[in-house]
Amino acid sequence: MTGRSRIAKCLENLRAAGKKGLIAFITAGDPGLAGTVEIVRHVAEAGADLIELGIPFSDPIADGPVIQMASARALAAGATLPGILEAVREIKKVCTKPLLLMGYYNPIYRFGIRQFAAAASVAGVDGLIVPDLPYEETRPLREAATEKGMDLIYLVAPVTPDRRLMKIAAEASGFIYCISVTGVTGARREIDTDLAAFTGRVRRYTALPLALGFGISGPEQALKASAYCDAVVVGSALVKAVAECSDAAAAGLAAGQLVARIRAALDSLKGSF
Ligand SMILES: O=P(O)(O)OC[C@@H](O)[C@@H](O)c1c[nH]c2ccccc12
Repeated sequence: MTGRSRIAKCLENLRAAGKKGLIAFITAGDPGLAGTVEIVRHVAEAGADLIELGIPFSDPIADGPVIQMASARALAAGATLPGILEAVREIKKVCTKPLLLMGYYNPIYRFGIRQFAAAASVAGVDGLIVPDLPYEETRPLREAATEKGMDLIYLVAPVTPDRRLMKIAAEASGFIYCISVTGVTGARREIDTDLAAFTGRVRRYTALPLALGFGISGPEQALKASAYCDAVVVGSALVKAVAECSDAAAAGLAAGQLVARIRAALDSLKGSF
């Protein structure tokens, strides 16, 4: 990659402004791909700094029931990888925020790694998260992504040993995604991981921004988590808000409202760290 990625620049600008980032996850294709474009527009306008779009998959092993069900609905509604890339193009017309695609490896591998990286970057994707791709297997995709100016975002968990953290940190770009709990995506009443110790351990190996995600569902949890990271990720709570609405217009408003509440909580900290 020549120079810093759009994702890195976005997070650096936030840091310089004394602000915490908000990454909003939405499952692509639920309810329908046109609906996704509408929802992402609202979420971006409401104050999300980065958009993470999930590619629905039949075996979403890292996902809890809310995103599993959204994936199943999206597949039933006909979402495909080419269709999602088309939706990304549409999103890019109405939203200037950096965009990440989260997807399991199988559909990407079948599409062809180089073909996928090329098609994703042409569509306007800035980074990829592939949760079932172990670090040892990331090289072909990382190289293909990097060549196209995209970051491959690595995930680390509280149980990731130091020697593995060190290797991951050496390859990572954009930011490192710190999984706040050992388990799947989804709302939790409490995050009982020692986040200070966990993120402190990750920071020993990297100067990249850290994002914390899994289990953050509202303003209070986001505010608490933000003390230990540069950006928080909110997924299942938004996907649930979308699922509870009867159409995409209502879903856009509901998701936007939740993002606005979380944004306000994060901004209440501005400059105080
Ligand atoms: O849903 P949560 O608990 O808010 O967690 C974020 C998450 O949804 C999003 O980043 C994500 C959705 N599916 C994933 C799979 C792996 C890693 C991350 C993800």
